[in-house]
Parts: sequence; C-alpha cells; structure tokens
Amino acid sequence: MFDIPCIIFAGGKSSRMGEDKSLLPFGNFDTLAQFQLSRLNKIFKNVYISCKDKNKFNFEASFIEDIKTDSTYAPTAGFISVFENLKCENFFALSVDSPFVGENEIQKLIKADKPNHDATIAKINDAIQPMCGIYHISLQNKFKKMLKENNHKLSFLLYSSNTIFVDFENKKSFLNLNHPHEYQEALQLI
Ligand SMILES: Nc1nc2c(ncn2[C@@H]2O[C@H](COP(=O)(O)OP(=O)(O)OP(=O)(O)O)[C@@H](O)[C@H]2O)c(=O)[nH]1
Ligand SMILES: [Mg+2]
Repeated sequence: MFDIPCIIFAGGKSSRMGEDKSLLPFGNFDTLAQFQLSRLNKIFKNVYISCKDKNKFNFEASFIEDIKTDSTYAPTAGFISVFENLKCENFFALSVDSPFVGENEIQKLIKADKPNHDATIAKINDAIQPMCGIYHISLQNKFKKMLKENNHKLSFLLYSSNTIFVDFENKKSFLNLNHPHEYQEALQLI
C-alpha cells in the first residue's frame, strides 16, 4: 500500500458529458466515484475525494471541498484546498473519469518521483496527463497565483516548473470519459 495520499478529483462541471460524470453508474457501483474509491482504497492507505459540495454524494468518504470563496470550475481550487487541508508534502492526483489507471501505472509514477521536484506526471506520446500524477507542496503558491489570475492551465504550470514526465504507451489505461460515447466505450472495457 502506498503512503502518499491519493486524491480523486470529482468537482468538475461535466459540461461535455451533459450530466455529472462522477455520479454515473460504473461496474458494480452506483457511481463512478465509488468505483474509483473502492479500487484506489486497495492501493493507497488514504484516499480522498475533492469536490465542490460533498452533499452531491450519498455515500461516506473523506471529502475535501474546494475553498468556498471561489466560484471557479477548474481543479485549481481543489489543489489549493487539498494542500491546505492535508498539509502534506505531496499527493497523488487522479481525475474521477480515469477508471483504467491501474496499480502498475501508479507505481511507476511513484517510483519516478523525487524530492526537490515540483511534480511527476504521466505522458503518452506528446500528450501530458495533468490529472494523473504527483504534485508537491512547492507548487502551492503557483496554484494560488493561478486562481488569482484566473489562469487554470495545468500544462503551463507543469512545463514551467520542475516536473518529471513519465512516458507510457498503453493509451487504454488513460482513457478519459469526457463525452457520452467515451462513457459507453468504457462500460464495454471494464
Ligand atoms: N475539485 C474540483 N475538481 C474539478 C473542478 N473542475 C474540474 N475538476 C476535476 O478535474 C478533472 C479534469 O476535468 P475535466 O475532465 O475537464 O472534467 P470537467 O471539467 O468536469 O468536464 P468538462 O466540463 O466537460 O470540461 C475531473 O476529474 C474534474 O472532476 C473543480 O472546480 N473542483
Ligand atoms: Mg474541464
């Protein structure tokens, strides 16, 4: 089991999906959030769910709500809230809509991570996967600045920081469920 805290990001608008993707049924679970929580709890000692309002979920979990003063829909507010709540040196971030990122991928990222770096992030060919990787507290002030300036480009943050990129080949592991057709595809792949 990994000691590093794992955060499932599930506070987005799901505008492309047309309904809250964290609440869609998945596998044997009522919601994708519970599917993720259940499998990640077998890999990590502590798993949390980052969201805007925990009342949208009707199950128990360790929730970390976004800072309330902010109305932004972007993971930035979630990152700031996680660092403030956990006061941890680093954490593993995963989006709720990545159900196939498995233990092998997670282990490879954790092994590649190094102290004195800002982040360790998955990359497939030229596509970085900002919502799959390790973020260090050294980025806290940059996240605050992003929120203040209403600039939420994680790729810009990662390329302008001391980031380790870890290459992966298996695209299926990183399937994101952004649109309804991707959700249907994922249901066939479980
Ligand atoms: N805590 C938190 N998470 C967020 C927020 N906005 C997006 N996320 C999460 O960040 C991850 C990546 O975002 P997207 O895949 O674009 O999801 P989304 O923003 O809900 O979907 P779209 O509206 O279609 O862009 C998802 O897991 C979202 O749940 C936010 O304001 N707060
Ligand atoms: Mg989005």
